[in-house]
Amino acid sequence: MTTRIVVTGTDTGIGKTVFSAGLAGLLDGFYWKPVQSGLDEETDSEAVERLAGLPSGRVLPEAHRLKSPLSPHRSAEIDGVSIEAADLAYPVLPTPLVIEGAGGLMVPINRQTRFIDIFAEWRLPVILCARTELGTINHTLLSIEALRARSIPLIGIAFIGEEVADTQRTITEFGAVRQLGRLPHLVPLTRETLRKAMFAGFDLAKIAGGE
Ligand SMILES: Nc1ncnc2c1ncn2[C@@H]1O[C@H](COP(=O)(O)OP(=O)(O)OP(=O)(O)O)[C@@H](O)[C@H]1O
Ligand SMILES: C[C@H](N)[C@H](N)CCCCCC(=O)O
Ligand SMILES: [Mg+2]
Repeated sequence: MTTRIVVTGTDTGIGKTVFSAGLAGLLDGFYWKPVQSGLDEETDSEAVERLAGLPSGRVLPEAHRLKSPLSPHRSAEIDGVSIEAADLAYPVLPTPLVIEGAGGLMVPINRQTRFIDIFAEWRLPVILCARTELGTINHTLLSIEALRARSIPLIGIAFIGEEVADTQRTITEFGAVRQLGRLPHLVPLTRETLRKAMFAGFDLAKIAGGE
C-alpha cells in the first residue's frame, strides 16, 4: 500500500521534523517539506537528512525556500514571491511519503490560503504532533476540531515530550482520537537514538492502518 502521510502539529517548534525523520526512517520512505521558511539555520530537510538514516535522494527538494523564519505567507512576500496551492501538488511515488507542513494547521501560505485548506484538498491522512506539557489539551483539541470540520482524515496523535498520562488520556478521550505513541525528548538526539525511540514508542501497524 502506498502510504502518503501528512505530519502537522499544534504549533511551530514542537518536534514535527524530528518525528517526520523518525517516521520516514521507519517507513523507509521519502520526505517532503513543501515550504521552508528560514534558511540561516539548519532547514527541516537538512535535519531529516541528518536524522532519518535514509539513502540519499529520499529527501525531496522543497517547492519554496524562503529566507525569513516567519509565517510562509509573510516570508514569501518579503522574498517577492507568491506561494500558490498548485505549487504544492505532492509527488506521486510508489513508496511511502512523509509530508511536513509548516507550523500549525492555520498557518497561511498566502493571504487567502492556509495549510489546512491544502490538507483539505489533498485529503491525505494526517498525523497531528502534540506536546504533552500544560497548554496542549486546548491546542490539540482545537486542531482536532479543525481537521474534523473539514473531513481531513486523522490517523492519530503523536505526542512529543515526557509522559503526562492524564493529559494524553484526556486528549484521546475528548478528541475521540488514537494515541499513536510518544516520542520523548532525546538527549542526545541522533539517528540511532531516534530510530530506537520510534521503534519503542510507536506501532507502525496503527500508523499505516490510516484513520
Ligand atoms: N524528540 C526530540 N528530542 C530532542 N530534541 C527535539 C525533539 N523534537 C524536537 N526537538 C528539537 O526541538 C527543536 C524544534 O523541533 P522541530 O524542528 O522538529 O520542530 P517543528 O515542529 O518541525 O518546527 P517547524 O514548525 O519550524 O517545522 C529542534 O531543535 C529539534 O532538534
Ligand atoms: C519559521 C518556523 N520555523 C516555521 N517554518 C514557520 C512557522 C510559522 C508560524 C506562524 C504562526 O503560527 O504564527
Ligand atoms: Mg519542522
